[in-house]
Amino acid sequence: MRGLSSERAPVPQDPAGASHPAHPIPFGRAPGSNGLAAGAHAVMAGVTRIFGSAVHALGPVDLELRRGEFFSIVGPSGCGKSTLLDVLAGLSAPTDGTITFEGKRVRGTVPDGVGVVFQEDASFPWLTVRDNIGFGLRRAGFRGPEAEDRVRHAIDFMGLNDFAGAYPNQLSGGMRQRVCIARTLVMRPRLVLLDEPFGALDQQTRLLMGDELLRLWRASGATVLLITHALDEAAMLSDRIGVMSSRPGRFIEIVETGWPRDRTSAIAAEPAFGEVTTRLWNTLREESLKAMASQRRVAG
Ligand SMILES: Nc1ncnc2c1ncn2[C@@H]1O[C@H](COP(=O)(O)OP(=O)(O)OP(=O)(O)O)[C@@H](O)[C@H]1O
Repeated sequence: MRGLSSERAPVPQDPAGASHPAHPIPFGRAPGSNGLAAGAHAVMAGVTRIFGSAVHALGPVDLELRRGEFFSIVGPSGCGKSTLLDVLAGLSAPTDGTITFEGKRVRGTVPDGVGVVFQEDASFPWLTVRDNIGFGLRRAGFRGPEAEDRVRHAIDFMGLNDFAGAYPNQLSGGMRQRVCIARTLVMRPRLVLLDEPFGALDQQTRLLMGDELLRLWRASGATVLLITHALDEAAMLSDRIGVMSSRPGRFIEIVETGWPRDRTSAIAAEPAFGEVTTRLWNTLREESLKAMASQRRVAG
C-alpha cells in the first residue's frame, strides 16, 4: 500500500492506471474499452459560478478527473460543492471557464456518458423497483431483451431480487437509494457524479452503502466524483480527496490516499486511515471556522 501524499493546488496531471476487473460487469464496461486513451476524463479549467450579481459561489476552480479514479470533494457547508457538481454535469452554466468531458466541451445539457445521483430520494413512488430501474433505459429507447437483461442484472447486483415488484414506500431508505443508484448506473455512465447520496442514511447503512459503491465502481470501471460532508466516508472510499475553501469554493488541497483498488470499509482500521482523516480535518477546520464566521456576519 502506498503512503498518504498530499499537495496544494494546482491539481496534478497523471494517467489513470486503473486495473481491470476480473469478473463480469453488470453495469458497464472495463476501463478503456470505449477506445479512449487513459488520462484526463473530465477537466474544469478556470471555472467560476456567480449567482445574480452578488453571490460568488464557486471558483476559479481547476480540476482534472483521471479516468477510472474515485475522487471525493469535502468542504465547509455552503462553499459551492453542489454548484461545482451541477456545473460539471452541464445542469448549470459556468459564469467563466470551460468544462470538458472526454475531450468535448460541456454546455447546457448532461453529456451522454454522465450519470448523476442526488441526495434526495428520487425514486418514483408509482413505479415498482424494476420499473424505476428501467425508467431511463425506456426513455432512451432501450427495449426488449437487452434492456430487460440490464435491469435484471442491476436488481441482482444490488441485492434487490426479493423486492423487484415492490414500490418505494415498501423499502427502507437505504434500499430506495440503492434503486436510485442502480437507475443511474444501468445507463452505463462512464462518469458518475454523486451529491451526498447517503446524506439521509444512518451511519451503519452509510458504511454498507459505501462498500457497495466501491464494488460498483470497481465493476463498472467508471470515474466517480462524490460530494460528501463525512470526512471518514471520503477517506474510506477515495483515491483522491479535494478539500475546498469556504465560499467562493476553490481547491486548497488534494490528498492522495494510496489505497489499493480492492479496498473495503475495513481500510478504516489501518493506521494510515487516521493520517488521512487528520490531514483532511486539519485543512478543513480553519476553513469551516471562516465559513461559520461569515454566516454569522450575514445573519447579524
Ligand atoms: N440558484 C442559486 N441562486 C443563488 N444562490 C445560490 C443558488 N444556488 C446556490 N447558491 C448559493 O451558492 C453558495 C454555494 O451553494 P452550494 O449549494 O453549492 O454549497 P454546498 O457546498 O453544496 O453547500 P452544503 O454543503 O451546505 O450542501 C451558497 O451560498 C448558496 O446559497
